[in-house]
Amino acid sequence: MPSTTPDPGAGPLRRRAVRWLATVRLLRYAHPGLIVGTGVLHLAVGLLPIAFILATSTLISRIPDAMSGFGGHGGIGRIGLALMLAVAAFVLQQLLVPFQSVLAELVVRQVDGACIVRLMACALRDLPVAELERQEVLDVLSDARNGFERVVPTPGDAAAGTLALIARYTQLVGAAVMVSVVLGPGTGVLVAVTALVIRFGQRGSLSRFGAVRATLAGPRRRLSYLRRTATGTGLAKEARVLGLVPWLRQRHGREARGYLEPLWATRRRLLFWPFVALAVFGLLGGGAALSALAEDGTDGSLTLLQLSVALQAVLIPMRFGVYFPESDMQTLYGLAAHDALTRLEQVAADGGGHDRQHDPGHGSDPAEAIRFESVGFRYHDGAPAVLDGLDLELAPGTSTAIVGLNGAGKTTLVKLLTKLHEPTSGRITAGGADIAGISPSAWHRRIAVIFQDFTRFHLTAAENIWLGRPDLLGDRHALDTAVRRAGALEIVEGLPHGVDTVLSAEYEGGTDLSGGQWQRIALARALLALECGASLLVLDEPTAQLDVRAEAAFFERFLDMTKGVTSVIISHRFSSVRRADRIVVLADGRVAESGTHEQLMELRGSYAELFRIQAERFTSDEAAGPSTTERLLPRIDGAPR
Ligand SMILES: Nc1ncnc2c1ncn2[C@@H]1O[C@H](COP(=O)(O)OP(=O)(O)OP(=O)(O)O)[C@@H](O)[C@H]1O
Repeated sequence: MPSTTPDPGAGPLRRRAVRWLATVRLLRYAHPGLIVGTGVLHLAVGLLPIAFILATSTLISRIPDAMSGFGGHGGIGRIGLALMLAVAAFVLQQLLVPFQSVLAELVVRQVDGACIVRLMACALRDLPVAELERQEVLDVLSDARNGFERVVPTPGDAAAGTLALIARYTQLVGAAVMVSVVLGPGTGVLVAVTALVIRFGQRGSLSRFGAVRATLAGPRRRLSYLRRTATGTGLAKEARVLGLVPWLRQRHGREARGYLEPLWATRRRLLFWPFVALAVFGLLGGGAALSALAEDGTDGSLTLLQLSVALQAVLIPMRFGVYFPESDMQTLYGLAAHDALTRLEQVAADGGGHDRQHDPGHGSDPAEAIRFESVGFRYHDGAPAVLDGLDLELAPGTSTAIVGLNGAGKTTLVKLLTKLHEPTSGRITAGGADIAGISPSAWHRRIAVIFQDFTRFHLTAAENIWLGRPDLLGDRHALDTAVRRAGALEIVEGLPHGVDTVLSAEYEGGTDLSGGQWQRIALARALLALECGASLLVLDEPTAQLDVRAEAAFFERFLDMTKGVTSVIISHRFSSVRRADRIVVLADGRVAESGTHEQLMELRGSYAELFRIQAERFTSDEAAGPSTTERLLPRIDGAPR
């Protein structure tokens, strides 16, 4: 997978420079005024300790004169002034800290806001669905997503942390200048170089630790999945009934060790000994500067002022031997999340070709005949072919039902038809034009689809329906029409706040719907899209959760109201599809039988046989009473539901 992280073969200086530049580039998402303001504030926070040193040193140097009465009132006054300056520098420094935090938070929000928009576009639009099924891509996506949950620092934190370094380096420069003035440029350079070497070493270890952490994306995702599962509500029922807690505890422990032990080992190896070596180096550099100070101090060549300034200034660079809490973790982890985001965007750019395809305008409408021409498809290299030389025509304005055994490839066919995947061989055409040349977004505008696992948004019923055509959000007329046409009026009228009820019991005033009720809402969502320009309706097992009578009524109604619309219906139940204009039986990756219900029954092939099995079961179950009918109804392959 391509990456924007620096080439591992590059030297440490180059790697550091690349990463530093990447962090600085994040600042383009923050308002320039905010960056300048934050920079000036950090500069002030960096200069104030210098001012404090100068003021306190002046104060100290004037004390002997004041004590001896030399200088009279003027001397006392100068002491008072120095004291005031020292206090002001100290107080101001403390006062500025909250402002530093506020401005840093604003930088974080602006940078993260922009990066989250990038991540959404990438995950929900630009990344081909096929990529989202690759383990490697899912690992990176998980890292990028976690990076914005603020459990670990975000890219915004990295940007703010970089700005915070201004204060540190301003102090270092100030300290080096003061030491140079008092003890000579050699000693000034010595303290500065010592601080920079320690800093460089510390950051190097931290970066190498970050690089090792990046290789553990897979274990990290598994651990985070287990944590979410074990602490969320999704597993609440099964965990109780099946008594899963001991298993979860054990599994969580194993996954946690699998992820954390390599990290701990790396931390010991990369952080401990280098830390000891750098501490020794710091002691030597600092010790040399202090001994120069002691020498000059004892031979009387330094005034009290100089002595005090130099002593305090020498101590500042020594603080570079510890991690900077306002910057180090932020830049390390925040940049890792941004690296993951950039890698995802690279995958999307390489694989999606989103922009390379065109919007055909009205030239290639799904209302024209859609043809699968010798279409072959496998999910990845080496996987068995799911479709193999499939030829199929969806005649405009007709309904086509696709049936077949479990795993025959019905849903896969829908994925190709909706351009979520591209055929491995052959092509799909609309009005004679290969849809491979049409951008997915243009194609999707013309399709209304209900997937088996359609999304149940924790939003109001109205919003759940409007999202079939987000540009119609707020259009009550379109909403009412879709609700009525989908036969969902009774459902929404029965909700506590009508269409404005949140469809989740997890929210106050919200309520959950049954599976069948949800399908009506999903149908209304699809019908809204149909109402507003889509011309191909795809229903992938839309009625699996309706009872038999409701399903029969649903399809009667559906076929009547979509007359003249090109539709594709996938269902396991024969009662659902028998009224379709054409029924297609999928087997071995291609069309095995095709025709109307009557034609297929006459053919006496697999359709006729499976229809008979189901009809027999249905008849005997009817005798057992309506409440058990649905439970016992076999699927098309004869397996119990
Ligand atoms: N994302 C995937 N990656 C790899 N293989 C997949 C993937 N999705 C489906 N398959 C495989 O492709 C084959 C066809 O699956 P598909 O879901 O299209 O069948 P289906 O006819 O819709 O089945 P069902 O009736 O059970 O829903 C199956 O063997 C399945 O294991």
